[in-house]
Amino acid sequence: MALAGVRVIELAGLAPAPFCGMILSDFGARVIRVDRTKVTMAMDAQARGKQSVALNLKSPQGVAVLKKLCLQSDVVLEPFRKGVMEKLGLGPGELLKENPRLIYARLTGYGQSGSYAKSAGHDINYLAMSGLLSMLGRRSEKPYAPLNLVADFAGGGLMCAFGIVLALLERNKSGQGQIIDASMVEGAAYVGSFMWKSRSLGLWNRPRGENMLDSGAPFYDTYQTSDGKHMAVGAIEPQFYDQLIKGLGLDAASLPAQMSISDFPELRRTFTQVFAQKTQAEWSRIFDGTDACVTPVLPLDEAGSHPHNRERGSFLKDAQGEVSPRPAPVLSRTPARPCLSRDPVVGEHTRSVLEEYGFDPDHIGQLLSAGVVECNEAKARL
Ligand SMILES: C[C@H](CCC[C@@H](C)[C@H]1CC[C@H]2[C@@H]3[C@H](O)C[C@@H]4C[C@H](O)CC[C@]4(C)[C@H]3C[C@H](O)[C@]12C)C(=O)SCCNC(=O)CCNC(=O)[C@H](O)C(C)(C)COP(=O)(O)OP(=O)(O)OC[C@H]1O[C@@H](n2cnc3c(N)ncnc32)[C@H](O)[C@@H]1OP(=O)(O)O
Repeated sequence: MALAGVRVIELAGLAPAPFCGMILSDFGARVIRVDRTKVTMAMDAQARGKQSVALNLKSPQGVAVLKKLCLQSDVVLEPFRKGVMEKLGLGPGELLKENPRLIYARLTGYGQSGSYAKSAGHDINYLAMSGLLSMLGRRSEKPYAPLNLVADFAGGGLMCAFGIVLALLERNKSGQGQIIDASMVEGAAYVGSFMWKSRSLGLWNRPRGENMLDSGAPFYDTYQTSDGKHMAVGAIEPQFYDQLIKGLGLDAASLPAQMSISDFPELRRTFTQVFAQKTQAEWSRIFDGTDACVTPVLPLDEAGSHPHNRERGSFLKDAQGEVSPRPAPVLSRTPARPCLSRDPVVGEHTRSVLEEYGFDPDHIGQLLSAGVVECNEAKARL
């Protein structure tokens, strides 16, 4: 796998850093998640392929353990508020001095500088600060966040993984590590570069929800079907729009022009009425195999069984029968080989990882009895 041999220490966080760690793990990195001690269960729903070490970083001995882990690793990924790692004595100054090849990835909302750097926040705040949230929402409605996809995952976890891979690539030339300041505000904004750079094309001149790609245009929207499901329509280009009209059984000559903005309400009413006359399956049969750019809106538990996704194996089932997306993209020679066994129990790998990193059994015993680490191999076997 592409990242085989790369060792990553991921400090347990909420959502973006776990996603970053899972991407690295899917593509072959060895990812050790450092959990807190005395927690009943992991909050990491993206733990595929990771190992867990339970370590109390509030104790100087715990800090020393983490330093030793980082000394023999390629990447450390930290998801805390600015200053938390420095307060623990684990800032980049300390860790890079000991291991100059270390890539120190800091995944935060607001970045390591600026007046908001130390403020708490979540996806919706970062998305708001990126400028993009102002564009998301339906006509005459308030802005709404599309789940926590854009800042946490696209602009956060994924962008940070990209930064780590870039730094690994660069290290091959320089032999040196570096610090990655991954701000979710900036990551989200960067993902949205098209929105800034396409303004001169007039794509976003109208209020929110009234532009071509924000559900303003009737040919770029969703429609309810007779069984209460939905179809997605993305028929932008005239040749594809013609096929939409044909599939809907409408007469193009009796309709307003596709791009006539003043006629959008009428066109939308027509499409709404027509889509409501057949079930989702019936519309899918009509549009499958055409270039009308019309597809069913699939719920998560149907996406994997759609013939196209099934043929490509786009979703996988793990040992517990849970279905989730397979890693993307697909590399021809070194594709990801995601781990299918169950997620780690907190502290399940503490002993084995510490032994591997050179801690002798007496030292591990002493750390255990001092409550600096927790070993939960037994719990994992239950
Ligand atoms: C929208 C998303 C967030 C969605 C998350 C939800 C999925 C989950 C949120 C609540 C969860 C539920 C809840 O916890 C209750 C149940 C618990 C149960 O176990 C599971 C079920 C639950 C129902 C559970 C279910 C779900 O998991 C939830 C619903 C986001 O936007 S995520 C993005 C957030 N932003 C960032 O990540 C940006 C960077 N980070 C930050 O800005 C801050 O970390 C943040 C997120 C604002 C949190 O601030 P906080 O004050 O809490 O932490 P920090 O200032 O960063 O400091 C961390 C302190 O922890 C110490 N520490 C860390 N590791 C260790 C260790 N191993 N040992 C000891 N101590 C440790 C560290 O030293 C810091 O201590 P100090 O404060 O003293 O400096």
